[in-house]
Amino acid sequence: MEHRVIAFIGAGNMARSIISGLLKSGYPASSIIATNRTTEKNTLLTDTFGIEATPDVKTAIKKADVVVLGVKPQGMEDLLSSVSDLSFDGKLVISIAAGITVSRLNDMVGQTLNLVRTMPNTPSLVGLGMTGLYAPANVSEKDRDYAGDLLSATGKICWVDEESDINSIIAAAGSAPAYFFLFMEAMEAEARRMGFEADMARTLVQQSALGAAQMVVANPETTLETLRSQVTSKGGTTAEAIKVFNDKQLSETVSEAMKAAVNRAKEMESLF
Ligand SMILES: NC(=O)C1=CN([C@@H]2O[C@H](COP(=O)(O)OP(=O)(O)OC[C@H]3O[C@@H](n4cnc5c(N)ncnc54)[C@H](OP(=O)(O)O)[C@@H]3O)[C@@H](O)[C@H]2O)C=CC1
Ligand SMILES: O=C(O)[C@@H]1CCC=N1
Repeated sequence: MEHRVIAFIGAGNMARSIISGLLKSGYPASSIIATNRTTEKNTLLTDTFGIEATPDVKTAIKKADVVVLGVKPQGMEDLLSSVSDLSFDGKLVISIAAGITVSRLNDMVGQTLNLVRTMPNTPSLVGLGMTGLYAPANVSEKDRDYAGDLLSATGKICWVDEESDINSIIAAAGSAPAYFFLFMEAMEAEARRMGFEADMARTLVQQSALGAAQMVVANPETTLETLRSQVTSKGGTTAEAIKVFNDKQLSETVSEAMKAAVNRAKEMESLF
């Protein structure tokens, strides 16, 4: 893929995960610039990744072919209004922010940007990210391809035709690592209560989660239901555990949680 110069404007949890994934995939450190206002964060990025990291947002944007908007949604307007005097002509802009539409981003910066809206997730850090992408009609095929290649370097991608589908990507992938972490936290806590030392409780849970995920990936023709039934012996232990989940309406809870994420994304569209 092309190695355009990328400036990550706001390089916190999510942007750092993408940067790590890109570097692991062979993207050159010399083609990546990161910005944060906090000196310690910038120093850490340079020390960890060997990339340029600076508080000077305007210079970073000027140097870049690609500008990734990586600040929190509530900080986006301040950021974009502070750089509205710069020309973004010829640059590709990639937003990773939840709940801010393309038209709102254009309004904030006072220009019609060449903008791809994306929704990544933090497993990009280890090359196992899942990113949704949406590009409005004004984005060229070449820039769409570049954006797709860039995020593919950090994991898998999924293009959507409707911008509103980015909110569904948030529910199904962007926020999703946190759901699995929550589930694992609960299991780890119970394993501790059962008497396992902290290290062993974590190992029991993480190895089971990793093994289950790897089995899903290794058996694309097998439904999740079948994989589950293969663990669930009739009259056995798993059946009793699954019965508790079903009695407590796990599926309905998951459905409600995912809808709540979508609703919050929609709400954010009118807030920021
Ligand atoms: N975390 C996640 O799992 C995901 C997050 N996202 C999206 O990614 C974006 C960032 O989230 P996340 O990484 O969690 O947030 P973080 O707070 O970790 O990162 C944001 C970074 O932006 C920096 N920043 C804020 N304002 C400015 C500014 N004006 N100039 C330069 N740097 C600035 C902050 O550092 P400092 O204050 O030092 O400037 C901070 O390091 C959000 O819009 C979120 O919706 C999308 C998918 C998943
Ligand atoms: O919680 C959030 O709003 C962001 C978007 C998806 C994951 N984190």
